[in-house]
Amino acid sequence: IVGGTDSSPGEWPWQVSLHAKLSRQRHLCGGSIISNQWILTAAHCVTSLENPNIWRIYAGILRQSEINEDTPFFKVEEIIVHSQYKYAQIGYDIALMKLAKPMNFTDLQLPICLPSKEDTNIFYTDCWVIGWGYRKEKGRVQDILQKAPVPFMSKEECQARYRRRRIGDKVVCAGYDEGGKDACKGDSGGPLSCRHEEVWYLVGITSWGEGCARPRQPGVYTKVADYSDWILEKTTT
Ligand SMILES: COC(=O)c1cc(NC(=O)c2cccc(O)c2C)c2cc(C(=N)N)ccc2c1
Repeated sequence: IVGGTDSSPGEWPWQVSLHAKLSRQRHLCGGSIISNQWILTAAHCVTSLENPNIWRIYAGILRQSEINEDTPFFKVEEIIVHSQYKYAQIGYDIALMKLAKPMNFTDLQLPICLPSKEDTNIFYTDCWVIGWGYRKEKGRVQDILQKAPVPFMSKEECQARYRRRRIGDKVVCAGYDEGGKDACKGDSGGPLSCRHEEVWYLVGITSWGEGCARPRQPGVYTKVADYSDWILEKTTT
């Protein structure tokens, strides 16, 4: 997160850290708890790493430094990548990870609500992007979970900012014309959480952006409300 501040313990209990253990283990992406057995993340986080056994999911943590060989994690039983995903800029940047065992909810690990597909035209006014990702383009993974408020942007305005690209229809954009606050590499897969009438909704999944926090280059997020049917189909055994 560029331009963010430290989160407090339990502030974002649906945020998880996805670690892959190749030669060594490291944080690769964020994700969101949407039920006791399912994590929603970005397809670009898991493509070319689709072997469930290399993944370790950490929930209920604030700092990456809390993680060591004794820290409990959730194993992944199944990874489901959207069949139409090619690469983030095109869209369909969404994937599900099924936990090998259902998690117990605690104050530090709880699900976030999914927007319903009728909610595709709510203009959210209280949205935050969170993650342990870079604080600048040539950055590195951060220790304390960062948060930044980002204003929702209309699709028309977003398309006007990304002239050379066609902004897909199943995305939302958020960011400041002057730049300065945004998600970045390592935040991918994490939630764009918006509070609406006292309830937090998973409105977006951090997907891509030209650089990070650049003026007039907003963050692009997979629009979760447009994937309600897909999520339901894949998570209903
Ligand atoms: C795997 O995720 C990404 O690559 C990756 C690359 C990005 N954009 C980049 O252009 C970038 C940023 C940092 C380093 C870097 O090499 C690049 C290409 C991203 C930009 C945003 C955002 N601005 N909301 C969010 C996630 C990103 C994930």
